[in-house]
Amino acid sequence: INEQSYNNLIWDLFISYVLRASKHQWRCTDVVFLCPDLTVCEQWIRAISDQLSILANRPKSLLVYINPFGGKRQGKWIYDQKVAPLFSKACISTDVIVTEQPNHARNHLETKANLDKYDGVVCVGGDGIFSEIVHGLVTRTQDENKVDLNDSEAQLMPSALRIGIIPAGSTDCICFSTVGTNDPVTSALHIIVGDSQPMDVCSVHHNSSFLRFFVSLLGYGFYGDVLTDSESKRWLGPTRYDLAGVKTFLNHNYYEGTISFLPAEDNMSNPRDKLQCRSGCCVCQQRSSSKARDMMEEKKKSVKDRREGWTVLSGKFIAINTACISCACPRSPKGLSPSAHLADGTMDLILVRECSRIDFLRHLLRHTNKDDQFDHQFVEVHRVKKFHFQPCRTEVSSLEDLTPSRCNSDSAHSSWTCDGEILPHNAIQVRYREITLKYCHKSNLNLSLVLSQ
Ligand SMILES: Nc1ncnc2c1ncn2[C@@H]1O[C@H](COP(=O)(O)OP(=O)(O)OP(=O)(O)O)[C@@H](O)[C@H]1O
Repeated sequence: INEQSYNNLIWDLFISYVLRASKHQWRCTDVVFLCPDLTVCEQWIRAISDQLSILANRPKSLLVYINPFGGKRQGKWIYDQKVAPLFSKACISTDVIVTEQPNHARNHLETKANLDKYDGVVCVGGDGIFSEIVHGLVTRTQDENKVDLNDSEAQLMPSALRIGIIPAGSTDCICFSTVGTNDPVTSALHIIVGDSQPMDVCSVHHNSSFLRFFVSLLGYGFYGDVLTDSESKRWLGPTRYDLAGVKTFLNHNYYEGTISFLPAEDNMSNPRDKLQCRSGCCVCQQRSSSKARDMMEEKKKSVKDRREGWTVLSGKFIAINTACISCACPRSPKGLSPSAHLADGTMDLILVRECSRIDFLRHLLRHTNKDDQFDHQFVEVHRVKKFHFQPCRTEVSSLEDLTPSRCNSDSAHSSWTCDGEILPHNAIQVRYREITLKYCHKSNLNLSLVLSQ
């Protein structure tokens, strides 16, 4: 309340609220109510505060990690100038940690952070720092519940905390794919109003060792080579991806390998149905309601799966990509797999076989326009629950265990990029895990009060 103007006869009540702007962006704006009577004005405030206090989803306390080296190195400035004032307006208390080296946030979450104090964890940066937060939180929760991460069949325990991203990275693929924009103010407002969107997590193992989780892209061949090359040019900022992309394209490498995969049984959706996953998506909702049933069936089937339902493909591939979400970003607004779902328990496995440079260029260009990037003879896409990869041709004796019996040691190998990190092994086993992250983004509100004062 501002007691002012008109000889103290009028009381101003400022209310800030969230307004939908264009292109999926949200803005905070103020409205002023004038009231001639202080008692009435105080009644308004009580009524508004009572309404706000029953919104249990709104966070009151957040742990914030800022990566000062992500993207154009503006994470700290973006947080201080654009986000902190909004959190403070919304009466959210924050503990802020500016990371000092890679894995600082992950290690802190895994070992030191007192998580009972917080309603959520927010990272300011790109997909890499988000991945650190996911690993920190998921690993901590499994440690506390004595779940062995090396056991790919173990039931993972969900973390109670929500995760949010304030985009300040180079590609911001996770933020863009979920919110439709990489705008820090929009993301801050989604966090403030307590939005929550479930998100699938997949795991990667090498034999019986856990390697990493991933929530967006796992890529071998083209994207693995682009990422490996771009890491040595990090000082260039986001431009490093363009240079590494051109170089990798000109090299035009392809790699031998064998993939076996277990297709998703659900026939409600497929990667080419042109549906876009939005908040309240019926495919994801149907999935979450049948999740308990699926988990029972999954347990019963795990032995049977080893023999049935697997498909095996061998050959030379320019790219093998697995998208957990659409992987849209400002450079590719549709993403690698435009119809991938956020929380349907599946991944889209995209195989780009050996083809000419010009054909591959045509395929790449389709990520930036409206044409169907899967409509090429050398591209195939499968919606899967699990897959295994062996980086050479294999004689198929068992569909699940791809034992290399005819592996040419001269054949070239790429590396897997897993949410932006390079994996140390090429022979991997990948599967969807039955936990969902509570991710702070969803776009189904028209207007929401942020605070009253
Ligand atoms: N203080 C730090 N110094 C150096 N590297 C850091 C620091 N904090 C975090 N990192 C690492 O920086 C890497 C990149 O971070 P981030 O993903 O935030 O930015 P980006 O790579 O530019 O964006 P994107 O992943 O969206 O392309 C991550 O792997 C993270 O572990």
